[in-house]
This record gives sequence, structure tokens and C-alpha cells, in this order.
Amino acid sequence: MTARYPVLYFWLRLSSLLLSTLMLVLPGLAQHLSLFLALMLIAGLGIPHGATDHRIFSVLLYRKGGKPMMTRFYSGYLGLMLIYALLWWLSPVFSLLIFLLTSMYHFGQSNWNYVNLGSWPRALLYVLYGAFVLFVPILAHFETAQPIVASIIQRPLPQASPLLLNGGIGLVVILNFGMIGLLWVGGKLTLQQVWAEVLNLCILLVLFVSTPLLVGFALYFSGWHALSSIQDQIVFFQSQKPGYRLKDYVREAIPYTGLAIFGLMMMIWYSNSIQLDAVWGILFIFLSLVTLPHLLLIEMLYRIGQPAEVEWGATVPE
Ligand SMILES: CC1=C(/C=C/C(C)=C/C=C/C(C)=C/C=O)C(C)(C)CCC1
Repeated sequence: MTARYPVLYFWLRLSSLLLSTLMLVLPGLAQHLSLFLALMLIAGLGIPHGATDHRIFSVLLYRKGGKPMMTRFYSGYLGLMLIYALLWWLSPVFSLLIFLLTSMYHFGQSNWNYVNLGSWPRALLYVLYGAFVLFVPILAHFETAQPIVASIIQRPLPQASPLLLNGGIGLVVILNFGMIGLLWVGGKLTLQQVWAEVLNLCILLVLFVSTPLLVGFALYFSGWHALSSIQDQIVFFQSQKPGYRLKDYVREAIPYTGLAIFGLMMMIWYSNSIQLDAVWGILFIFLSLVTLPHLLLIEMLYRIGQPAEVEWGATVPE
């Protein structure tokens, strides 16, 4: 992935290292800034990267099904969110497990989609990478994660010993480096790709350990994940409409980003939560609802690859 977007990855690495240094040198400032920074990143980049899903779908399948297909898309997307919301209400623990597992796969996919593997090794690679970007920050800052998770599943979490937390971090780190080694031995990665991936993991490790949970995670989610996914989406749109640019993407992402942020605010308002951990809990539940249909669509995007030939935007509903 790094080789495809060298400029983006240069800035991601640099900003992650700068933020880590800032948080270590000025921890007081870090605490004050962290909430604001995390929220801005999630609202300004994380949410928008899923706000053009309707365009992806229309490019992939509009030609096959026309308007009825788009009606199916909107009803499927909303229906899935509704069913998942119901599941959260019935069983928060099970729903959280689904959220964690599907997120791991989705995060891994956005990093490793360039590697050519069979479906099971590929799924394992994705999930392991996702375990790294989710569990390293959560386990390294368990005291912050604990009340948020407790508010999500509506029950207290057991205490975890430092040995267990550090052991968990060590395990996902070793498994991920091991996986890179295996891919290299199996001839799936060039040496240059190996070094790029190793460097990325090292920088992410520093970021996750040295910054507060929500800051490290927000920078990963909004920068490393969302921006590279936006780049992938722009390349995909360009294959249909040469000359498609970032500004076109931004223009198309604005309406649904606004709608999503409005929906999130309504959910927070409706829940009547004033405690910060509970607000974060709602934000993550909201994220899970919009993410489930999004990650199924992105899976389709990487599977189908080449979009159907459509006349761009001709009669595709906005
Ligand atoms: C960080 C974090 C959590 C997990 C967040 C996840 C899983 C986010 C996934 C986002 C996705 C996949 C967005 C899609 O593009 C918990 C456990 C809820 C609470 C503690 C902090």
C-alpha cells in the first residue's frame, strides 16, 4: 500500500511521529487537546470516507439493475443498520464482538489488499492486522477503554493484570511481524514492501503507546485507514471518469457526512448521556451501525475490482 501512495504515507508517518513526540513532551497539552483532536479527525475524515458508498454502488452495479438496484441499495443499507441496531438492543456483548471482528477484517483489508492470497490466508492476514490496530491501543490504555466498553455492554469489565495486557500486546505484535516474514518467505512481498510494512507497524506501535487511546486510534482510523481508503476510492472513480479529483470526492461526500453527523448528534441527545465515556460509547455504536453496510460494500469493491462500464452520472441517482 505504501508504494502506491508514497506521498500520503510519508505524511502519515511524519504526523504520527510528530504527534507522539508532542504527547510525550507536553502531556498536559496533550490531555486538553486529545478529545477535540480525536473528534475532529473522526468527524472530518473517518465519517466522510464512507459517505460516497452510494456512488461506489452505483458505479459497480447501476448498469446491471438501474433504478430498482439503487432502491435495493438504499433499503439494504438502511435495513442492515436497523437490524444491527436491534441486535445492539438485544445483545450488546454479541454486537460488540461482531463490531470488533468485522472492523479487524476491514482495517486489515485496507492495508493488505494488494497482496495476492487465497481467501482463508487473506482473511487471517486481515484479521491479524486489525487485531494490531485495535488491540494495541486498547490494551496499552486499558484504563481508558474499560469505562467506554462497560458503557457499551452495560456491565462492568473485569480488571486485567499488566501481565495479561502486555502479553496481549506482545502476542499481536509478534504475530504481525511473523506474518510479514511468512509473506516474504512465500514470495508474496518484495524486500522493499517488507521494510515499508515493518516501518509502518513500528510507527503505529509508537503512536498507540505514546498517545492517549482515542487520539492514537483516531489518527490511525482517520489518517492511515480513511485517507488511504479515500485514495483507493478516487482511483476507482477515476477508472470510470478520468479527471475525477479530490474536490469531486469532497463535494460528493458532504451531504451524507452531514446527515451522519446529524444522526450521531440525535443519538447522543436522545440517549440523554452526559458522562463522557457514555458519549464515546454511543459514538462507537453509531460508527458500528454505519460501518457494517460500508464494509460489505468495500468487500464487494475489492472483489469485483473493475467496475461495470457506466456512463458516469448520466442517470445515476445522487
Ligand atoms: C477504539 C475503541 C473501540 C473500538 C472501536 C472500533 C472497533 C472502531 C471501528 C471503526 C471502523 C471499522 C470504522 C470503519 O470504517 C471500543 C472497543 C468500541 C471502545 C474502546 C476504544
